[in-house]
Amino acid sequence: MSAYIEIQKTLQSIQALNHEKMEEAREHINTLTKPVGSLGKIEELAIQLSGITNQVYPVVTRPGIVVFAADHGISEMGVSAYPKEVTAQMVYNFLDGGAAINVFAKQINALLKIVDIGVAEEINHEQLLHKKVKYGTNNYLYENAMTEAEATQALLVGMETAQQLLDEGARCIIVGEMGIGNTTTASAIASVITGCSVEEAVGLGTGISNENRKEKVSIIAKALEERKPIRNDAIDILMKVGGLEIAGMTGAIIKASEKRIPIILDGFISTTAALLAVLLEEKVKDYLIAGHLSKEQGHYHALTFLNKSPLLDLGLRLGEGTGAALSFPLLEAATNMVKEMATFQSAGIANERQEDK
Ligand SMILES: O=C(O)c1ccc[n+]([C@@H]2O[C@H](COP(=O)([O-])O)[C@@H](O)[C@H]2O)c1
Ligand SMILES: Cc1cc2nc[nH]c2cc1C
Repeated sequence: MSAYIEIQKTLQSIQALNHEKMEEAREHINTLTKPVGSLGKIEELAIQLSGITNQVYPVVTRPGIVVFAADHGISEMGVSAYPKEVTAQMVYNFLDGGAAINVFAKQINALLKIVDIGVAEEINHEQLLHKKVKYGTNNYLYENAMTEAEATQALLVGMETAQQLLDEGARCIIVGEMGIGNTTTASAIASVITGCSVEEAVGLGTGISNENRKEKVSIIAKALEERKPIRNDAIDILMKVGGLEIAGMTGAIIKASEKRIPIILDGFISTTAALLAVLLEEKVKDYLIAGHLSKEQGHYHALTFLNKSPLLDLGLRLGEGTGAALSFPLLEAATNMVKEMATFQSAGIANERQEDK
């Protein structure tokens, strides 16, 4: 089957949330020993998880984390505080267990996969998933980032990796990334899809100066003028100004949606992958959970476009899936609430409000 047809088949299989199960879950939650609605967003989360998984008592363990790594041709324009070699160096760090995501993954007993989907150099390591589509994207200031075939191949790699995590028992997917220069790419994508200005979409990434940020804004504005990506065409956007790790995350998101598995978004870059996934199929939106709000200012615009409110706001701007991993215990708490709390009846507590008497 061609990559394109396989992607279309997956998109067509994505279903709406199960509203009956959501209603059942809501009714059950209202019988638990607490004032109605008093666990706020945790209750909403539990209801969403019921709609996603078709279960009144949803299961989200184990979590599966996938970190897609890739390089960006645009990084040669000096848009990052770090050199592009750091992408490959950090991949070795992930594989050796020394990165923040390794620490947080261990804490939540997650399955963790590191995927080379487009790093500019060869990486040799037993634990690495070798799925390189291309040795980094082209510099989209001068030419398209990738071909249409490369964009669809990267989506397929993402779908396959998510499926692998599900086969190994993951019941929740966390999408993470590593790629020097990728906040520039994410800003271009966010601006095209949400319609926010480039100025609003651009932040300091790994920590550039305010002066370099202005340069970053003008490079993106020029690139968008040159490439003219089509606003509602995800493949066109990926091909013209996209990134391979972003396409990988988009693929993982659509596969998890098809399989009725909740997806926790991480920071700005993973949320732009979600924007692309929602362009491909609007129903994907219902399967997404915003783990946290990144410091990168475009993230706010991307989340607003998706109508998602983040679980955490910790001033993070690391990526790798770290913010999503930190928020996972809240999903677990929501499922445990439904499963383990006593009801008014079972605890013999009067379930009658004074006001209603
Ligand atoms: O997740 C975020 O919101 C986030 C915000 C700023 C930076 N990052 C990470 O930093 C890298 C991109 O930053 P930059 O400055 O090279 O574009 C990339 O590896 C991302 O994982 C991630
Ligand atoms: C050291 C380092 C670690 C990262 N992890 C994700 N993006 C990163 C960027 C840098 C520079």
